[in-house]
Amino acid sequence: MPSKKKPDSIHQEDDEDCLFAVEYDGPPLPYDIPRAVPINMDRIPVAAVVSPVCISASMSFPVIQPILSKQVSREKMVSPTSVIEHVVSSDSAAVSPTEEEEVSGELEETARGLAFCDSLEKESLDNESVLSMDYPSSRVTGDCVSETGNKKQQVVTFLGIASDDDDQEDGNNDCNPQKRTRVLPVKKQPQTKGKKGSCYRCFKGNRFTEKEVCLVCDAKYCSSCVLRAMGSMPEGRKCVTCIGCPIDESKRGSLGKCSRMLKRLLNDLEVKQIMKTERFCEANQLPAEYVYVNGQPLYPEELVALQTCANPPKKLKPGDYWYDKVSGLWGKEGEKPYQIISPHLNVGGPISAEASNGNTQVFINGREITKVELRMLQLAGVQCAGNPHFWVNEDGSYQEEGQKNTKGYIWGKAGTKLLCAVLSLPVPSKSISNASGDQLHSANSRSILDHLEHRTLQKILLVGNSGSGTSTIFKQAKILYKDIPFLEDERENIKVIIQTNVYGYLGMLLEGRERFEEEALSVMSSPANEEGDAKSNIKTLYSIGPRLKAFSDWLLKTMAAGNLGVIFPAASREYAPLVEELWRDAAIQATYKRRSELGLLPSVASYFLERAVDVLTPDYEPSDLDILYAEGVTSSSGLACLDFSFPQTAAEENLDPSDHLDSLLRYQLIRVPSRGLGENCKWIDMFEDVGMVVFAVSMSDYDQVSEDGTNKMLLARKLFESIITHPIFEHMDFLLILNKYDLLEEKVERVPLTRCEWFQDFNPVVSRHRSNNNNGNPTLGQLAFHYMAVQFKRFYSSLTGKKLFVSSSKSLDPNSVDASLKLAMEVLKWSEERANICMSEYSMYSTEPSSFSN
Ligand SMILES: Nc1nc2c(ncn2[C@@H]2O[C@H](COP(=O)(O)OP(=O)(O)OP(=O)(O)O)[C@@H](O)[C@H]2O)c(=O)[nH]1
Ligand SMILES: [Mg+2]
Repeated sequence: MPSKKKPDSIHQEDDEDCLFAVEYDGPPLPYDIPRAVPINMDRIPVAAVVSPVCISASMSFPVIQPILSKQVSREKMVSPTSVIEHVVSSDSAAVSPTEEEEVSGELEETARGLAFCDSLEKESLDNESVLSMDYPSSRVTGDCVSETGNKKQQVVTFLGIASDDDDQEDGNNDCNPQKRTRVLPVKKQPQTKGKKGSCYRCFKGNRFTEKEVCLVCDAKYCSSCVLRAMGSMPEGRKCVTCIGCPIDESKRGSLGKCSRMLKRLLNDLEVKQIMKTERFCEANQLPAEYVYVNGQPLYPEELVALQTCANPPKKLKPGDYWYDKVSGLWGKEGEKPYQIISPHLNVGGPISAEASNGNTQVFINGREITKVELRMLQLAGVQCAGNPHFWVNEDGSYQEEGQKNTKGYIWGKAGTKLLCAVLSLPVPSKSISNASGDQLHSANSRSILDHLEHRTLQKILLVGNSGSGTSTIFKQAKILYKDIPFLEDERENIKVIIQTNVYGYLGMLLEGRERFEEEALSVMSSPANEEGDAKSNIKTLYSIGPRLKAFSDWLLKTMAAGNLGVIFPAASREYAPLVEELWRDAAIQATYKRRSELGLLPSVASYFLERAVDVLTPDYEPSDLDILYAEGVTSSSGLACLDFSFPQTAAEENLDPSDHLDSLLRYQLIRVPSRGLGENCKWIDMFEDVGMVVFAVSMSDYDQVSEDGTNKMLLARKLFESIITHPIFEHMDFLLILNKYDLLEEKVERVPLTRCEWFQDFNPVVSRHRSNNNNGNPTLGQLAFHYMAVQFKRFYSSLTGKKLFVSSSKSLDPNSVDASLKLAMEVLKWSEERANICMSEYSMYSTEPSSFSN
């Protein structure tokens, strides 16, 4: 794994203050600063940035110029291609390169953490309670209750429950007739240990020295000692004295993944052999008794059955799992399902109603389902009123308790699978349907799949109020990162949407024209005119000729009757010339000039109206740019999901794949408009497993009001507040995208930022040369952007105590979106490393006495 560093473009000063990087795009400056100028915004209050020349009397801040010249250094430049602003949290800064290196060989499993449960003695429930699930007797598999009594009893208390993601709370193993005892994997301690960071054998080196780690006791050896300390490695990377001992479970994920050091020291064949034996030797296999299924520890043969079935659980580790044997749904105890494995395996005890800790009063095969599953069922059209109990088979067919008829197939619709992907719910894998054939999958291919499917997928939630630009950012990401961003039939649908939109835009203009004409007439008309019949002959700037007027009247009437969809776009070709003629007409152009008074007319209207004749022809094929600009392209729910990787750069193409893992990392961008989150964001916890949240705000909204008269910037702040303070995002990093920078720049020259009450103290003292930007001073747009960023940053910090990453964006510009999403990637990587370090230091297998409850 390449050594990690903080996001390239995130800068850190010694005092760990936050820095902003401001793109400077103007002419040469009188002093020597790079084009991208880092500015410490915590140190430099807005007013200081606002005016290098003159500062508002009420704010006695230092002027920017001395600070700039002191702080600017070329190493701290960000890419000048975009205006990126970011804030570095001081706790994050604690991640030193040394610590990063220490954990660089550690695995994601370690990173995600194996945590302690202090009290794991689980209350047992009567077996009757399991049977009381109204499970149809024909469906009760033989492994259910009768088997329970035969289960072996453990003699040692098992404290640690390995979890991929988090600490697991104490749960109830309801099926167990007696209190269970658990086996505790005890971590072996290294025999020797030198000073911190040094090699455990020669005691030389420091935290920066590259080292190989023993999978059992965590002893670390430098390249001169590793071969002596580990010998011929008959069980892989273990000290000679650790051979035969079970591995530290937190390192299971690294089995078979060779380090760069070994690759250097050994030849290919040796490396291959060692990695193979490391993966498959007996001592390194997962002990069956560490895995609990439906409250019961597994026998070795059960574990084998589980691991060798057609569709085995991914990343199986010590811990508690629940398993619905009928549908194959599988999850960690107390959590929603995360996989559908092969059904009907005779492993573990009977499932408990509380297995996944659901509280919906809706049941699937005897298990009370979780809120997110209920939401999925509702969106998939499954009738869930009246607290039904469903029986669901492995193919997704379902029926209600007491009824014979299959009511439908849960995963039948394509949309449901997408929905499940977005909600991180499993869907049946293809191998379930052809399970009969290949029962045995090699552990090898599975581990590769695990690696690809889990290790590298990071979810990014993109959310924002209506009009903030989330769908534009989403489409831009599709265009940037997908070889075929839009399929043929998608394009065909989008074409119809665009053509209909064009008439919609024209309709808005025509309505506006009528209104403006009326107003002009009423101003112009004198009492004398009113008396006569001359009023109709008066021409105003907004008047159009009779032919166009007739078309206009007809079009508006058709639209008012809701018939637009019926007539267009079939009749487009016929009307295209009239549309164009209208658009070019002086009256419509005059109306367009007053578009800010037309409320709903979007800024992209002119892009399509300019090309009305092309766009309205039947053989029009929308370009990617057209699709980017088109409104209404995303689904009606607004929920959309995109899996992507950042393309390799030219430099990376010549490197060894292990050296450019970034382009192998997979991301999932989930776009949810605010309406998709429901009232008071009640559905937000469906996104609990995302890695970070990107929140988009339209900067040009500062003077806009919603239908109920509330300022749209305040509405954005309200949504932002609900999301950042939501408990599921407590430890999550946030990236704020301040979008529509281009519109802000233009608007702020006309409309004061103070139009929004939250921005009352924006009081820039404008330099004489500011507007033509020829003396290196920031533009008013830049100042406004910085001011808003600081407002959001302070707001965020006051509510969460954390620091916010901020990026400005013009989402119609691909480079800008690319830069923002790359910043998101860096933040994700960085927070993952932070977790790695925490976890390696506070592993569940730590021998700290306080970590044990008994
Ligand atoms: N000029 C400019 N227009 C933008 C920018 N980002 C988005 N827009 C336009 O703003 C409008 C709204 O953007 P969307 O991406 O649809 O916003 P949204 O968040 O999806 O909002 P809804 O569609 O209402 O859910 C569209 O017409 C976009 O083309 C930008 O950076 N600059
Ligand atoms: Mg949209």
